Amino acid sequence: MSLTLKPLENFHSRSGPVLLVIMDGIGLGKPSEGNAVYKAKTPVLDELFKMPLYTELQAHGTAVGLPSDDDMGNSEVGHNALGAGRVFSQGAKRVNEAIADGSIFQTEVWKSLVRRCTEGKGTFHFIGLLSDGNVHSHIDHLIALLRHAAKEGVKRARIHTLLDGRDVPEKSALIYIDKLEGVLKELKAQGFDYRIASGGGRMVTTMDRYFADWNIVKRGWDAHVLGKGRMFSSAREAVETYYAEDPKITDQYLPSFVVAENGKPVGTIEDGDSVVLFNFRGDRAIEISMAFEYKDFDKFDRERYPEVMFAGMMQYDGDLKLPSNFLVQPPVITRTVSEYMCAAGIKSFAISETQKFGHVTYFWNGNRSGYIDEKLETYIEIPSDKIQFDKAPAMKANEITEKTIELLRTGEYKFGRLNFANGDMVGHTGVMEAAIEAVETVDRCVGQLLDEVKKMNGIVVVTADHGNADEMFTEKNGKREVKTAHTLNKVPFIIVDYGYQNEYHIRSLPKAGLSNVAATLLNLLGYKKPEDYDPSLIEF
Ligand SMILES: O=C(O)[C@@H](CO)OP(=O)(O)O
Ligand SMILES: [Mn+2]
Ligand SMILES: [Mn+2]
Repeated sequence: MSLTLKPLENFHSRSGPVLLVIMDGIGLGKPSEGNAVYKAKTPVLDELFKMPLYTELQAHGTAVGLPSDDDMGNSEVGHNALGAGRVFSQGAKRVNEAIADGSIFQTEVWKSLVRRCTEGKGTFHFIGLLSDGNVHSHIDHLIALLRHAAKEGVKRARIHTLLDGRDVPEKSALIYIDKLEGVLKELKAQGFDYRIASGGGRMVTTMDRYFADWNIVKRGWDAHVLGKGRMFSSAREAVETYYAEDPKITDQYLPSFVVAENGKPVGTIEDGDSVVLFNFRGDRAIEISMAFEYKDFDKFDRERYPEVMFAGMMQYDGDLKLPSNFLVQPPVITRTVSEYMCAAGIKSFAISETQKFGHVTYFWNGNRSGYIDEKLETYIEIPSDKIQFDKAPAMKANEITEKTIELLRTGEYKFGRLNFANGDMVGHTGVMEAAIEAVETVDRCVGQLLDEVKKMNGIVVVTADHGNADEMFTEKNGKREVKTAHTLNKVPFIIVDYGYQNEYHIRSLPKAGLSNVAATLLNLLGYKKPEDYDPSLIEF
């Protein structure tokens, strides 16, 4: 299909730019004590929510390509839908299907991984996030792989469990560990030697993203591969000990651990082994994949680089082709809105801080990390602090705002997109006061951007990729339970058009969602939507 855009007949875009503001994790929850978006003082958003060009979008479940409407939204599926203008079946769903129909076990990659452990002497290792959050992984996928490996005669397997507490309740690790241990016990009774060998909280072990902090990956490498870390007799003992030593600690921050017997780690990764990273989502899987895949690697000292076959649940980066071996084909996201914009010669920028930088570039562009056209695009990353963000809820929102204003003032760009991380990253800490401050910061920054674009006679589009700060705790039988995860709530969508003369209005779509935004942006830039894009949110 061609990438040529047709101009809209009766609409001329404004003389100023179109700026898309993605307020990560700022959804529309019920007005309640646990809703930081509601509790925050947000004069700017309050005005926006009353504007005529306002609507609400689905940002979770089937509307963004997830298996069911019980699945909360997340940044990957949200930004994929925003940037591609269509909904693709996402990793969670594709892996379910590949396991259900058995096709995953027919792949050459799976067969080779198994062969090394049946015909060869290898151990089969599984690394990944141990929960049913369904954002990065699902424990049921791991269990299916383990059972199948056993069925195919793999005698020895080791599991390296990253503990969640971010997509699931904040201290729920033992539920998943016990569930997994139950399966391992069953397999043991059948003569299989399958054990948990190492692990750690996901925010401090292995799952860094966008090169924010390689120490996190090193900690994982040390525990999973080298067997270096604090030793315990079981994963359960590790978690219980860490809980007892610091009653405030939550799963995502639990230090790394190694399971050992007689002072010796039970499952280091050695020459001849097979390794599967069972996370399906890419951002937090890329760095550890690099450590396994790249012969030349200088991000930290690996000490030992075992000869293993490494495979991802999916290929995590379509530009880097990383990793080269994977079990399930990722969604093939083609003809993203940026490709159309580049083909039309539209100059654009994308900006965020490290924690969300890849969201507006890599996820937005269909999980490709490179530029589409470097001559037309500018990508700006403001370095994020390396701290827990409840300690600094403003994060880099002010710096992003300042830099965006500078980019706008050059007059060079017809389109810009940015992500404010605050509502999400602070929302994930579960700290209410901090989340309120986060939302208030975003509100102020949106206000500054509106003032600027107004002077330029442009258009600002404000939305979010999914909820988070809109539900900081739930109440059950009068008891508050902290909620660090994303929500199932809708997100706001507002067009602030400083040249508006009633040329268009919001179209009423029965199930408007994030995938309707790309066509809308193209309309606002003066173009018709590509035929197979989901409908625009406005009609003329
Ligand atoms: O931090 C992350 O990895 C996810 C939650 O698991 O959040 P987001 O989808 O907003 O990036
Ligand atoms: Mn997000
Ligand atoms: Mn998040």
